[in-house]
Amino acid sequence: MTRTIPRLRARTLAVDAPGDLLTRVPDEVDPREVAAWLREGDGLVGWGRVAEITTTGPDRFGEAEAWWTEVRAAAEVEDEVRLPGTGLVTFGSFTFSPDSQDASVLTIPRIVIGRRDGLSWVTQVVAGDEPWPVEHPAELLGRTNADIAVLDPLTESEGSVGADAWPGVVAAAVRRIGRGEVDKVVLARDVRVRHREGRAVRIAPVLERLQSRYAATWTFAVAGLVGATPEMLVRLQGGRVRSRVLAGTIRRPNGIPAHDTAVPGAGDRAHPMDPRLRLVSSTKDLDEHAFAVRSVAEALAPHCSDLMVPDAPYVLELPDVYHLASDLTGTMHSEATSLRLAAALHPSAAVCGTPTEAAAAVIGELEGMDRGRYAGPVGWMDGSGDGDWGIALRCGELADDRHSMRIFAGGGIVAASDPAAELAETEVKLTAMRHALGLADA
Ligand SMILES: C=C(O[C@@H]1C=C(C(=O)O)C=C[C@H]1O)C(=O)O
Repeated sequence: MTRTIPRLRARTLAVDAPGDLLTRVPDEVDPREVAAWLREGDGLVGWGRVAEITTTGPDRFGEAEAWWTEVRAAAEVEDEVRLPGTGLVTFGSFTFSPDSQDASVLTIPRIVIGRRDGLSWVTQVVAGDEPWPVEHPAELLGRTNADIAVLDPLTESEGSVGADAWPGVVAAAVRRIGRGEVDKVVLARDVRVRHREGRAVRIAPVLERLQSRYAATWTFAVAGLVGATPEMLVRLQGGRVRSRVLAGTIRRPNGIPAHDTAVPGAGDRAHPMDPRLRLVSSTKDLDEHAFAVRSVAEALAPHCSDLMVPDAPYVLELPDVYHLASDLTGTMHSEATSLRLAAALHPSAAVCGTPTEAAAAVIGELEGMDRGRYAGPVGWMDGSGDGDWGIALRCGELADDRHSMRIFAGGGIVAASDPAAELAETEVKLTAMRHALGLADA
């Protein structure tokens, strides 16, 4: 297919501390045109859409990458800051399955405000001879969204497979594991949410709540997909590669004070009933984790020298759950962009299963829904190919109508999985979005 390649001009200027980036997003922008990638207040927030490509099918990553290669080659870029994320930047989100009815997308916002290591900037992007959206970036930073703390009135209803039916789906997966069809399969469910008055759901307030509660995650929005993921599929920056693999989950009970950072195994500070201790000594969770780490290590190995794979996971603490986590690092020796690496890593065993193809087939047969962009790579990339790609978890996808949304959660099923416990795990994982949307107190 031939695609027109826009001739873009991008200009990045340094600015003074811009405050909370999310409060700069005007309420009147189309919520599907808000883009964000934030961690502890740093990162990128953009809006408007100057260019975009949507792709589908098995070559959805390759087609998007080819488009970006041409767009960045044709672009005229002025960049006085020169950091990862300055100059021309694209945000992307890809479907989990090549068979999804939904489109994958790479989108380029007109305005991006960024902050990193104490430096801040504004990038404006226009097509052809269009004028710059603002004469001076200070015009953008003077505006504050007064309604950032006001949530839209939303209501929730059952998704494709109701909560009551979920244990039966999990039990069917356990039987298939017992028959030796797969070792592990990740199954997910959705819940529907909609605006009570049929109006568009505003994205910035949702991001604001996610960011303030889930500091250890990457808060994102790309073309209506919004969430806070704890899982980094791949980060490529200056030739260094990183990946954070999660698999193995236990509910975090109320009552363990946040300041208690006792690590299981760290002597007598860890109580024997501490769920973290149960997690690091659970063969079921350790097996599930090992599958996921192996799948990422195998996909990264061809691109990296000195790939470091930890021998044992640590416990990542989120407000609602603990996860087994492993951070892999390596040095790139191939020319691949961060998106190419994300495509090679997707789908990891953390969101699909093992063996990959058999697990994907079981998902297609048992899940009863199209995952859309849930559990697919989501992130951003700059003109050098550096970027961050997380796995779209703890998220919701805003429909084209802008007022309804599906929120998602899943979990890894292995031979020892208990169907009722798996339902409970999805409920705990849904807390992140329910809380951010004002549907749960948490
Ligand atoms: C599938 C999800 O999470 C994934 C599954 C996990 C598990 O089964 O323990 C843990 C983290 C994620 O890799 C989700 O949040 O929807």
